[in-house]
Amino acid sequence: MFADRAILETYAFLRAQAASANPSTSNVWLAILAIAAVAVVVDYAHMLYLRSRMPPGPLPLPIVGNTLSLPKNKPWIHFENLSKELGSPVITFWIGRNPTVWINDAWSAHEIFEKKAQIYTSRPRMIVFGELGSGQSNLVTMQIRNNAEREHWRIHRKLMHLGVGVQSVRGYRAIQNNESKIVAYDFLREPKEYVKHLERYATSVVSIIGFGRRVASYNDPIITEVIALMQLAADLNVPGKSFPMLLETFPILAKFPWFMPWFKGLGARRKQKGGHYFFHTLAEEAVEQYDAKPPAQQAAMPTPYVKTLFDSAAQYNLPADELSALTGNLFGAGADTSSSTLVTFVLACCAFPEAMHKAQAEIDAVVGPLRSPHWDDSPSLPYLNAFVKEVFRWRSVAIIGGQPHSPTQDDTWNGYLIPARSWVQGNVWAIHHNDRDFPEPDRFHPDRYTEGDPLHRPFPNDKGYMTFGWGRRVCSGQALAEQGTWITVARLLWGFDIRKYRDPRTGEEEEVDIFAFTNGLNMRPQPFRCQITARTEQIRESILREGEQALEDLKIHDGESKYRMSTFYQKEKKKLKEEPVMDEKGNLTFVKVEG
Ligand code: HEM
Repeated sequence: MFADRAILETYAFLRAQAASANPSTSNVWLAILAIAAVAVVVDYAHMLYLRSRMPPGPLPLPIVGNTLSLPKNKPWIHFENLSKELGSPVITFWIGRNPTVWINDAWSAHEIFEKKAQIYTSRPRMIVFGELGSGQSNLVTMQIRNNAEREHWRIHRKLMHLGVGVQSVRGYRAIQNNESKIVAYDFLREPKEYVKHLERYATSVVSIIGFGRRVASYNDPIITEVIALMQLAADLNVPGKSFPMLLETFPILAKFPWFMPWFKGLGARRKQKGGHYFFHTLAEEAVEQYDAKPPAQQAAMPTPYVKTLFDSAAQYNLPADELSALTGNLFGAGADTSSSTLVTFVLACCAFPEAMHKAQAEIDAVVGPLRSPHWDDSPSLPYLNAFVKEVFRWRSVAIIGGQPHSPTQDDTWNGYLIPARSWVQGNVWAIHHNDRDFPEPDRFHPDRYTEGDPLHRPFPNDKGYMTFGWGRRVCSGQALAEQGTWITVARLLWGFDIRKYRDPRTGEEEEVDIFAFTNGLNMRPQPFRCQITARTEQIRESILREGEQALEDLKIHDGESKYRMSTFYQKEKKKLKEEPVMDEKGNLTFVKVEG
């Protein structure tokens, strides 16, 4: 980067000055100022030149770019508005000296990310989320700058698909079905804690798939710790004025000691590096537990993903940190996203009861009260299918499409330059909120997916939404998430009336705010109260019966882990007086802790 070089040159110049004529201090300072000024002018000229060739955007200032105009919260709305003002679906916004391209409509996203998927497979260089986090050892942040990196990424993608790809997920239907029966059972017993039940469900599903162990209680720390960690990561990764963003502009700052002010707020994130070792230890424990099971029990459950991975490790030469990242991703990418989507569904039911009632009438006619819906009912439930699509569209959890993509070569869109290695981000908020493609976008209206409906519009893909990203980087867990969301939404609509909270003394309903969402790049509704009650006595009995049977069926996955993320390090350190480190090949070893 030009400014990095300028800083180093300035430093070298000063050393030379000091070593030679021993000039007065003021001369040295003057020289520094002069060089710095020249560096800034040249750098700014370069910014303006790039700006003249890139998609339209507000005028950047030297060094800080457009950062100062970023709102404190929800920058995706700001980008949506800018795109409308500038009359261009694709815009450039300078975060510091980093030109980021924001795609604000489905058709441009399709044209860029899908039609040119081959050159948009990489991630950009990301300091905070990538290099200071998991970088090239994690699929989510992996860059592709050469053939070796492409092959490395391809292996990770393949391994992820072994676990949760389209071919594998049918095998997880029984798990999702039973776990969602437990959600209904829990909603009956403790409706107030609906968010916790949904978090438990999502975490348990990925835990069984990944580690062969179910998460039976919402008090299990794996839930609270993983979800809290993901929410922190999601907050840090939102473009903003915060100090960490400075690191993206001046990567050299990342080389300074951790107490420097620009690392403020990254403390917990730094510890997350330890997440590697935690998930690796958890994985080893899971493989041991699985190997100890009698063969009949092993045959009755899907092979835990960690077992498959450990068996493939030698073939693919997978070091410990990469194994950890692959297993940790199930929790990291799969738990918060899936549960947040279901919390959004609950909010939609409260705010748009007419859609809920219409879906319930359809389910009643097909399924009846004596059993809950199953995927096999899906062809007879077109409105429910549209309802689930609308849940994904209306308030998509990965609101800026997860991580940015980055072209591996210079590209053009409508004659504008998108330079190689730049950040290109799909603004899913704006894409799903565009009233040309989704008239009355804030209205939860499943019928918009039905041809002939006045709000139906064409869309560039068959699904009708872009919630899971694009091209070759599209979410690896999409099939699993869609399958699980469908069964849970279907069962909860069949079983419950989900209404706005009504004060028992005054009888007044509490309004819900369909715009009150969290600020992270994985968003979910702000906490709200609601009333969840079984629809009929017959249905209540069916929920109880199915729930008890599901608990029985899931017993095979019951198990305990002795590890907790929050205490893992203290305990391991105290016990072993050793600390985990990676060797040059990326293998995990333990070294003695000094003192
Ligand atoms: C409702 C649930 C989910 C949503 C909305 C979602 C959304 C996304 C999005 C938008 C991306 C970025 C795509 C892109 O760069 O174009 C992504 C990536 C990813 N997701 Fe998901 N996701 C969900 C659930 C899951 C689950 C259940 C898993 C795994 C069990 C998972 C694993 C991943 C992985 C590994 C990536 C990185 C892929 C790569 O960079 O090549 N996700 N997800």
